[in-house]
Amino acid sequence: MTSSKVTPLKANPVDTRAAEQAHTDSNGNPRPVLQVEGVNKIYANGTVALKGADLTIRQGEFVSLLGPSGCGKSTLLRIMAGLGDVTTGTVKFWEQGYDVVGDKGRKLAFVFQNATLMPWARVRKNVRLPLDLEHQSGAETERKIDDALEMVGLKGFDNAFPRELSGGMQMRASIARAMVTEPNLLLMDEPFGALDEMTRNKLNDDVLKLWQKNGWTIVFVTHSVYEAVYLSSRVVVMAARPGRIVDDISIDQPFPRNADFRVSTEFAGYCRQVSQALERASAMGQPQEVKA
Ligand SMILES: Nc1ncnc2c1ncn2[C@@H]1O[C@H](COP(=O)(O)OP(=O)(O)OP(=O)(O)O)[C@@H](O)[C@H]1O
Repeated sequence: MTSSKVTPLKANPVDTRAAEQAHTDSNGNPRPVLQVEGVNKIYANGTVALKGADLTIRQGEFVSLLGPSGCGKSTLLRIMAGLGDVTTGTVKFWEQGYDVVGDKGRKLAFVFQNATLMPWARVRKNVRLPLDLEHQSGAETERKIDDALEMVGLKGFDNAFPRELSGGMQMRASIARAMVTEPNLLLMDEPFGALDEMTRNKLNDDVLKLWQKNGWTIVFVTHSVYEAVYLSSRVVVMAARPGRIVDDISIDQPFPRNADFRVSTEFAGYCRQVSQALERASAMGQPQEVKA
């Protein structure tokens, strides 16, 4: 990825924390937000979910994790969120330990495969949940909720219950719930997998717009080659048994992307390249034949 495509976070020069988080390292590269170094994850039943995973995610990147079922995408994403322990290896957040997460400019949010909304609560109450957990209230809190609902296109649906929303709208509410925390890093675990293609394409466009507008860094798990290529500045391909990273492909095309990109020869070329990488990765994960 070229640095020209990265939307750096805006720092206030008098804020020393922000200055310390400044956008580029001494080589002019956007600074790492996440560094996964030599991570192995073995579950209690002996499954080697990750073997020797090394991955650096830099500020402003949109990185997709793609790979066959069981290759460890969700395990890696959960470890990146601090939701799962590593067996060995290290994970750095903003070049430091997990304890910096939550500081100014270092907030992360997780969007799950399902919208995971509280069915008995109205949309506004669902979106408010993370702020309630932080005991936030008042006009500023209401403004954050209004902004998030507006940004995901759910203005006017405050009082609806989740069951009254389509699947796409439920995912929008889930994204709004992540947004009210004003994250810098968004981890998304196959959020649109259950949606029809039209809704998925629309949400892809909306997430890309929000990513650019807010200067987020996004790590996005998907099974779809097309979705990965459309959205990402980089596609990381994984193989199974054991789960590992086997390819890292830059999608060297400008943002914003739109319907024209979906039908371009460049898009088709990247889809072919990523599909071939996925085929190789899938072949690596096949159980070995037992020789007589
Ligand atoms: N809690 C667990 N205990 C034991 N094994 C687990 C656990 N969670 C995941 N696994 C195993 O670890 C491997 C990686 O799982 P993971 O869910 O990370 O893969 P994935 O690439 O996200 O799969 P999918 O695309 O199907 O969601 C799989 O073999 C899975 O069965």
